[in-house]
Amino acid sequence: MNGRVFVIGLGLIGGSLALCIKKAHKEAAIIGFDINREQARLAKMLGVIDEAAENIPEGAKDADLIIISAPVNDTKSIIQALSKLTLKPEVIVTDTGSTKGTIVETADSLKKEGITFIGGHPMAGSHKSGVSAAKEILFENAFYLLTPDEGAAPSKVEELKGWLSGTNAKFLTIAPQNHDYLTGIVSHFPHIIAASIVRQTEKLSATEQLIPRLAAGGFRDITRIASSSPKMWKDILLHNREVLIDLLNQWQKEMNGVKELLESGNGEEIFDYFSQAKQFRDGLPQKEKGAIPSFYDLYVDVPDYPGVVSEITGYLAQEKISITNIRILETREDINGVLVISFQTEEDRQRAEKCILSYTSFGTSNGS
Ligand SMILES: NC(=O)c1ccc[n+]([C@@H]2O[C@H](COP(=O)([O-])OP(=O)(O)OC[C@H]3O[C@@H](n4cnc5c(N)ncnc54)[C@H](O)[C@@H]3O)[C@@H](O)[C@H]2O)c1
Ligand SMILES: O=C(O)C(=O)C[C@]1(C(=O)O)C=C[C@@H](O)C=C1
Repeated sequence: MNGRVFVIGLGLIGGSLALCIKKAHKEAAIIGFDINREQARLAKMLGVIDEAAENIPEGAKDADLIIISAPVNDTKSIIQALSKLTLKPEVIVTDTGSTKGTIVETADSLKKEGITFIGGHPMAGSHKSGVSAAKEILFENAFYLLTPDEGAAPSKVEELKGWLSGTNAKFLTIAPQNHDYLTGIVSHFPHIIAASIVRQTEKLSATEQLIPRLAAGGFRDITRIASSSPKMWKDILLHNREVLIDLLNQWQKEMNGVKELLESGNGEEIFDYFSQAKQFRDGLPQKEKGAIPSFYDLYVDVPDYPGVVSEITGYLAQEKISITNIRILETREDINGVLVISFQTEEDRQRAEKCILSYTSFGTSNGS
């Protein structure tokens, strides 16, 4: 497709969508705007956008597609600002916000001006923010939820899917209220729980300094998402308050049930509790990237000598294998170091494992 795409909010999601659109529609011009000028500068420097607009009116006036990818409360104000501008009559405005009820309601102001708004939400992401974390493969196989209102022309929905075809996501149309209920359960609520576990641990660490050092794989797995953007999550919680209050009430009952299991000391019931959870969790479609965000991590047990990290990255560089992240787990520092190296794809992870095993005698695993 050819035309001008204007991305407002050049962070993880806006940046990733811009990359997907450029990949699928080479002729299209991608214009970007971010309230944080540094993000816009970085987006241009990284080739995520073709041009940076000075402000929203400048980028919006000739756009054929406008994607708003800012935190959900900012999305609301951006929609209100857009509805006061003269836009191309055939433009499609969409967003990527994690909530839909309030946003779709706000977009009535665009509808009144005859402008098509189709709410959107790619169900894949990361705890990382900003354009430097953007990647073209982020949405592959993930669900991409769309919330067109009943009056939206089906041809416009198809046109939007065409623009977004480079995401390789699976589009699913859903009503805004249903969207907020479902994502409240599988996304918003788990973020509250992750943050609460971290906060409880932080409090307990005040009197037991070993706690942070002992927090190993299990703690890290269940709390990864607590490292997400506080601003983004503040907005999401405020937009989905009712659903989340209801889920918290249910959770309190659930936790009281667990407490009773412990008080009664009934091993069989405790076993059943974990067994049922395992069955449901194991049945989730894990292999589909996006259904559960995939991080292609390779764990390497390394002896503790200076230069070991550069030695390993040197071998990977020789084989032209790109890494996206590298960190040392401190938990086992007294024995061996554990180096966690992240890759863009499973194929890269496997190539890296083969490479390290061929050059060294270090142990490797996928961390599970
Ligand atoms: N992070 C995820 O996992 C994820 C996944 C799917 C959808 N979402 C949703 O997508 C949206 C973007 O999330 P993200 O992860 O890319 O966040 P991000 O923090 O990486 O990027 C958001 C960007 O929006 C910019 N911004 C804020 N207000 C703005 C304004 N008024 N005008 C222009 N730019 C503005 C910020 O400066 C920032 O660069 C959010 O609504 C979020 O709920 C996030
Ligand atoms: O992988 C993560 O870090 C995410 O939290 C991604 C996640 C999610 O909850 O699954 C977060 C918010 C979005 O609206 C969609 C996806």
